[in-house]
Amino acid sequence: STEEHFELFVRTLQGILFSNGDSWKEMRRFALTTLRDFGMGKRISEGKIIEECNYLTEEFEQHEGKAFNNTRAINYASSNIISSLMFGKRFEYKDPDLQTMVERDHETIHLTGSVSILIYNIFPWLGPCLKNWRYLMKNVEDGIVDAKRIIADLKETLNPETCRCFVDAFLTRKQSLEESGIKDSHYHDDNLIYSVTNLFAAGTDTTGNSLQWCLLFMAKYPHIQDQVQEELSRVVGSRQVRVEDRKNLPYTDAVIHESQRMANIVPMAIPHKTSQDITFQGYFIKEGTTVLPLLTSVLYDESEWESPHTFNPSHFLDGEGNFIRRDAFMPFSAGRRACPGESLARMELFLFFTSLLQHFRFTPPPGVTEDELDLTPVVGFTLTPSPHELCAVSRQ
Ligand code: HEM
Repeated sequence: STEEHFELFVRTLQGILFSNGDSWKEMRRFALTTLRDFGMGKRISEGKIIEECNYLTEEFEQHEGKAFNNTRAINYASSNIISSLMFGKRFEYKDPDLQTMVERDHETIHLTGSVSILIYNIFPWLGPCLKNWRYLMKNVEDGIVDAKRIIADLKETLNPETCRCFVDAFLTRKQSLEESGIKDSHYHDDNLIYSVTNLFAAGTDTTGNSLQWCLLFMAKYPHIQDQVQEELSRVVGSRQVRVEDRKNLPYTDAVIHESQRMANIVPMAIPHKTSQDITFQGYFIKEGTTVLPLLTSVLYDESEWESPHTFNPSHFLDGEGNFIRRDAFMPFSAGRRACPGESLARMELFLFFTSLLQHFRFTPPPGVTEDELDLTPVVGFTLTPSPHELCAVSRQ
């Protein structure tokens, strides 16, 4: 019913992504410290990502150089990294639970950017009459059922002495607060469920999607792919790339940055609200006004980038070929609500991309030219490459 859906909608304002105030602050801080404790951005997650690179490479090899759509495999791989931090385990790519969760989030992100949901945002009372809105609500409900099931399994084997993952850490904190008589803390079931579903959704499709763009750009611009592979062979050879190699791989690093800049996968970030009255560029904006920080405006800024609309790794290289940081590179946004998963996402992109390029040459399917590879994104809450196939031709 409409009331049930309204209640569900209000509950989605828990967690991190769509929450505000003290609860958001506490959940964001807890997520950042806990994910770091479990290795986000450190050696331990490097090991997990490298292990996952091997599974992903095996999966690609099964296509024996024939054209295939790599969306699923890539999303399963990135989902497994966040899963191991959240739930302490990875899933087989054939596991129906993994497949359902990843497909559902993918669909949700797509639906959120659909015309009917944009209409719903203006006229919320229309919601129940819109097919996409009903799908979206069903997806949210189903996601909660799955998260609850995984959490319940972990609860059964919870041992506060040996914390395995984010969920364990949350449950342990909740338990100890309750034992000391604090019953109204932010550590309640809804915040657990929505933090878990937020991190899972925010950490899977975004990273997978960015990696897909990187590979599509490589197939489209083979001379750039040549240079990445030449640098990898020269600097690393055939051994496994490690995070510490990044400083010796400036061209490869520049290509990953340029892919993220061009792909611009979260073009409008997430809607924000002004926390006080402010005058910005001559406009007075009242406290509490919804503002959209357009990341497109900075990632494609004509006064910042030499050729904003062209794929050009030199944007991140100086005259000697050294990597240079650019202030206008902001795919993770900026400020207090900037992406808390940035360090993990950057590590994943670097290790997945380099491992895949060591193993494979990415080309368009037979009969399709590089020029014909379409870079038009599918519009959703994030910008995904249009459905396409590539060949991953083994280099061995
Ligand atoms: C290439 C991959 C990624 C990109 C491009 C990306 C980008 C973004 C952007 C633009 C925002 C909005 C910031 C704002 O509102 O100003 C965001 C928020 C967020 N991201 Fe990411 N992200 C990525 C990966 C991840 C990963 C791996 C995680 C999980 C560990 C994650 C978790 C989150 C969360 C929880 C938020 C909400 C933060 C808040 O509201 O306080 N993201 N991300």
